[in-house]
Amino acid sequence: MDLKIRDVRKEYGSFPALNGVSLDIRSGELVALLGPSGSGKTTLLRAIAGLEIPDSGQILFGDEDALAKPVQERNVGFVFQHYALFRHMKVFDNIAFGLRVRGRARRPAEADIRRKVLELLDLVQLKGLENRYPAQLSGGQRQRVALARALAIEPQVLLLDEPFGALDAQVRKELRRWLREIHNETGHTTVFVTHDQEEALELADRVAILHKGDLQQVGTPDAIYDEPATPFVYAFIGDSSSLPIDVRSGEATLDGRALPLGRVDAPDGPARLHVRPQDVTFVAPGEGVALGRIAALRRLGAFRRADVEVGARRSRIEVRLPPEASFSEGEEVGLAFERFAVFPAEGAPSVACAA
Ligand SMILES: Nc1ncnc2c1ncn2[C@@H]1O[C@H](COP(=O)(O)OP(=O)(O)OP(=O)(O)O)[C@@H](O)[C@H]1O
Repeated sequence: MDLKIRDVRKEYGSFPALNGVSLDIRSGELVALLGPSGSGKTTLLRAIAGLEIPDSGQILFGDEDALAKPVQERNVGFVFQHYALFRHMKVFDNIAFGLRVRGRARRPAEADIRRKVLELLDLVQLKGLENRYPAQLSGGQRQRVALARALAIEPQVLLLDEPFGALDAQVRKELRRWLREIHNETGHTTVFVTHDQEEALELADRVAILHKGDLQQVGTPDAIYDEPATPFVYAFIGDSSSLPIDVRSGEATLDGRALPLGRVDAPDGPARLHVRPQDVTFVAPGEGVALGRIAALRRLGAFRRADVEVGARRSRIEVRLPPEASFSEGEEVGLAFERFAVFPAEGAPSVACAA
């Protein structure tokens, strides 16, 4: 089931939680909505589910106007972070619930419900636990039951709101791999909310990044990481540093001195150059793009991290070095950038460039 979200707006009082968000999700795709707290992820998910009515815009399931349908008719499966299973019901009955409460015309026979529930228990790897109560399960097992319950109704769309948010890091990692496998097997169109970028990049076919109610970028994990479209995405995904520069007629300057970056396709005025630690290399002082001084050097497991001060404002550029690199604090170095991006200091993005 294709999902089309067109210019969806939602305000709470005069606070814009969604600022005209448009997003097309293809049938069978797993899309992560990623953003910091308060960016509008849950509001968008709830609007898709029908739990929130947008002020304007369209949501289409296939070619059907989902906004014209109440929640019960949208046929979505929903899993929340704290999905309270029915505590007085055994696992089996929890999973069967959505099928049993259907109107008589659409309710499967009890034998078919049983077959379906056992099949799902197998899928979520909880075979044999059907007679337990939720209190007799671990947090991870409970979320698996919640997922089985959401899948039981054969939803057109599966919506997951931080489903593993309350679990510890190790269980969380295992469950997200498992969820990806289940998705490959079942192929449901799935929208997944998370504020954990590692989770989004590992799980999703495409990642949609929200910030203050705006959709900043939608793309594959590779595109999001390698070609961030806005300064926010650059800073939010992965590690990066930025350097305040000026641009005049396509030429970048730092403290009034030209930077040998080639032509920078950014408007005249103050700008920022963004670069990732692994895209910076040390060259001899006087060579490369800029001169810096190593302010701090730390060993971080598999690599060494150097913080290099650059320019009159002593902006810090983070650099990743192999552990055997022999530099010392206080040393002067030249910096070369393999890949970087320049955005105007305020407002809209201009262009990403690669050296
Ligand atoms: N019912 C509501 N009434 C008023 N403001 C709300 C309501 N629901 C959400 N908001 C506000 O809308 C903005 C977006 O909230 P939303 O829950 O969608 O963000 P989120 O990205 O899911 O955040 P989190 O990761 O913290 O769950 C927030 O600033 C929030 O305070």
